[in-house]
Amino acid sequence: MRVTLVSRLDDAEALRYTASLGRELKDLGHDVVLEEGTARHLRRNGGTPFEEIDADLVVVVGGDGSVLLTVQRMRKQVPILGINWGEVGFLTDLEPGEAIDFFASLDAFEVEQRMRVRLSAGGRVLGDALNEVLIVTDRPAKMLRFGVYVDGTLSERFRADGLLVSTPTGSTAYAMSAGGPIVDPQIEGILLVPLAPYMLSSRPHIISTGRRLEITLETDKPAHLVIDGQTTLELPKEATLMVKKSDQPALFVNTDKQFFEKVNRKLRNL
Ligand SMILES: NC(=O)c1ccc[n+]([C@@H]2O[C@H](COP(=O)([O-])OP(=O)(O)OC[C@H]3O[C@@H](n4cnc5c(N)ncnc54)[C@H](O)[C@@H]3O)[C@@H](O)[C@H]2O)c1
Ligand SMILES: Nc1ncnc2c1ncn2[C@@H]1O[C@H](COP(=O)(O)OP(=O)(O)OP(=O)(O)O)[C@@H](O)[C@H]1O
Repeated sequence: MRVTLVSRLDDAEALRYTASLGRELKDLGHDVVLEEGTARHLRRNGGTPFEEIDADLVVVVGGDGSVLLTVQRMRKQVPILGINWGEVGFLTDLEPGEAIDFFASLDAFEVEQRMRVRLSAGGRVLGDALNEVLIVTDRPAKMLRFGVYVDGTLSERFRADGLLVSTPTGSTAYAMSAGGPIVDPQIEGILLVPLAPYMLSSRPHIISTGRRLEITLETDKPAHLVIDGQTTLELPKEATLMVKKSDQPALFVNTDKQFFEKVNRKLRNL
């Protein structure tokens, strides 16, 4: 199997572990390549940039940020297996001690698709998010005004610090902290969670991916859009954003770990 290894770069132990995992995978007969930054930090030549990864499997040694970064920067989605070297590692399925046994008994694997949400403005794609897109004010303590249109009909208009446009995968992340529901990743929908809405009756919404969803930014105050906490873009004033399901879902190796077991184990005592 062709395996690309990605390590978080800010942790020497994670890098050392990644190097030793690479040796073990080679001993098992796999063809192993390092991601460019990982190779550079390990003083090796010939790493592959994220954008050019083309493998059967990408193994990420890091936390959720490392998985989100890898998904975001790969041009072609390749199945990911995360090995938890982070604080929470909700998107990682194996602990470092489990990895070698897992690979030793691995010949084929099932792939689980996770929907991503795609935002565009004026016909231009702004990006795909596995967790969420955050639309947020640039000026703390100044509110933005939003309109939400579903199939062309105004659903609500409100003022808030920002708005999270989240996937079911992202429902356990920022959207959870902002009061959104935990959404089963088998459900295909787009979760809208306002940040500190200035309204007595505001509630998070889940909109079917089959509908046409538009968000208008009805203010000329400066605002930014943040994709999965990794990429920040300046938003044009009074922008209209089209929100839809991306045609490029993220792919994860199915390790038989149960989503709701993980919710109970990892998210109750943060
Ligand atoms: N108040 C908040 O809860 C808050 C604030 C900013 C960013 N975030 C989240 O952080 C993500 C970026 O991750 P990072 O590690 O680069 O940032 P980070 O280092 O600021 O950590 C954010 C925390 O969110 C957790 N997290 C990320 N995705 C998750 C998921 N799908 N399910 C459960 N927990 C998850 C991470 O494990 C981490 O502990 C963003 O996509 C956003 O969802 C959350
Ligand atoms: N190969 C890489 N190249 C560049 N940056 C990376 C790479 N891997 C990770 N990063 C960045 O390094 C940081 C590592 O944090 P990561 O989220 O993996 O750990 P954590 O915050 O401790 O874990 P968790 O998010 O699970 O709580 C992230 O900001 C991520 O974007």
